[in-house]
Amino acid sequence: MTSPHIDSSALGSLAQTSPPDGRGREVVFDVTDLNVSYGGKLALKDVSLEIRKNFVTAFIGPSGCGKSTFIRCFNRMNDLIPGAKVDGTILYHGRDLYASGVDPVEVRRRIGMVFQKPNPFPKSIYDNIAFGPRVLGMKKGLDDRVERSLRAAALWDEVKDRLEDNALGLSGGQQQRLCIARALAVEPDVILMDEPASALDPISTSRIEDLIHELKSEYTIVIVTHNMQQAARVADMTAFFSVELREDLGGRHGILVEHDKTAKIFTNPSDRRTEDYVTGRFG
Ligand SMILES: Nc1ncnc2c1ncn2[C@@H]1O[C@H](COP(=O)(O)OP(=O)(O)OP(=O)(O)O)[C@@H](O)[C@H]1O
Repeated sequence: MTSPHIDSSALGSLAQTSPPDGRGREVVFDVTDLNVSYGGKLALKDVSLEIRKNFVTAFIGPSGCGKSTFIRCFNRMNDLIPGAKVDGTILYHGRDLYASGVDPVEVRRRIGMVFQKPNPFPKSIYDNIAFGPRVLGMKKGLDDRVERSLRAAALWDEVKDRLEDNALGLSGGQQQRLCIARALAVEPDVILMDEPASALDPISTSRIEDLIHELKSEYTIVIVTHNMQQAARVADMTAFFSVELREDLGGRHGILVEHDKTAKIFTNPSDRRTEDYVTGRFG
């Protein structure tokens, strides 16, 4: 079965470079029986999956299925939401991310995040990138670090002559690459991206996708996307989430339906619900 929603050229190249399912690769996150609720209302139920090193993993699914809720669990961003409660286990390189004694600030340094809407600080381009390293006392070789981060985010050539300009003067796509550079500047291990291109035009989107391809040799990347073609283009592994209605549990909540190689999710999914979604029969 081939999804009518997916550009066949994207799938063609994906099929040729179809990755192994990662068995044998180091597990970065091992999630077991994760439940998340807001103010006592269940939002995500019983999610278990593994995220492997140097893979791009995409989370897809209909609105409200808990993709953003889930990605925020990986760097404890839900800690900042009043009423949010996370139960279950997330091991990060074998260590319980939610154990007492784990410093959420250090977690967020190792596991950086880029949001849907680019959110540069109202400061110079240079100071945006230098901000995290300065806060963390990584002041040695700061100029080099700023240049390295901007180069890694494919922005250096466009901004090298105006590093003192305000970052808010950059285009939306440049601002998003700046936010990626800002995340890279503190030497993370993982980059979480919550719909990083959904506010951008097609050319800027394509640059972000190219960047994701380049970054995965050094980083483990998790991306939430509404765009199935984007998942097909960038992700090695894809997790499909759906919404389940259970009156006995207080209404609707998200569940993980299937997590597999991206080519399998889009061409030969194991679950009927995934097939209905990727072929556009639902969602
Ligand atoms: N800060 C919050 N406070 C209360 N409820 C929330 C909060 N964030 C999310 N929710 C609820 O949790 C459920 C899952 O939302 P979430 O935003 O994680 O889904 P999503 O799959 O990312 O949706 P979308 O694709 O529309 O962004 C929804 O019912 C939502 O209303």
